[in-house]
Amino acid sequence: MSVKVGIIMGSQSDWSTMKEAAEILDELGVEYEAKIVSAHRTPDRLWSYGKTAVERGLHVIIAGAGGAAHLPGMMASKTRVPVIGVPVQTRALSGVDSLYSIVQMPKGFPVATMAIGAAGAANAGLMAAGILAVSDADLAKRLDDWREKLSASIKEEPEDE
Ligand SMILES: Nc1c(C(=O)O)ncn1[C@@H]1O[C@H](COP(=O)(O)O)[C@@H](O)[C@H]1O
Repeated sequence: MSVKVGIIMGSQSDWSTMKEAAEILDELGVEYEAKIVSAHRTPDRLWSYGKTAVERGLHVIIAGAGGAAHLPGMMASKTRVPVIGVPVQTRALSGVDSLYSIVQMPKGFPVATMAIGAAGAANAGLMAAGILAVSDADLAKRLDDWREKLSASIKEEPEDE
């Protein structure tokens, strides 16, 4: 069976953020591939990744990038496979630059944009799993269990730290 989730990122330096998505998918038993693909630095790689995404069996693409984060939007323009965008936190502008670059897509080519940074990457993994769970009852059960476990771990009252 082909891998259904692609995690792509603009640079090696994004991996520390994007591996939060990978770890969630590992926990949920969802296979994925992880690749460095940059609209700016490797445009041909972006083009062929987008062009072959459907035929390779990808169902969802998680795309993380920082700064002038054109990768998620460019990928969404090249394939109809749903793209979940993760704005990577930057030093210069704290990731607001990444967020604004990803979120304001023109009508017709959507990117499902997550929060800035690690929480956004983890949520991208959960969102991808939720999309696949629509047609995978075993995964749906694992995702429900994961969510219940998280809820159960939240204390009712705060404690001094
Ligand atoms: N935003 C993009 C794209 C793109 O959108 O195609 N390619 C690389 N980058 C970003 O440049 C930042 C700095 O990269 P380096 O750390 O390699 O200098 C990374 O956060 C990457 O996502």
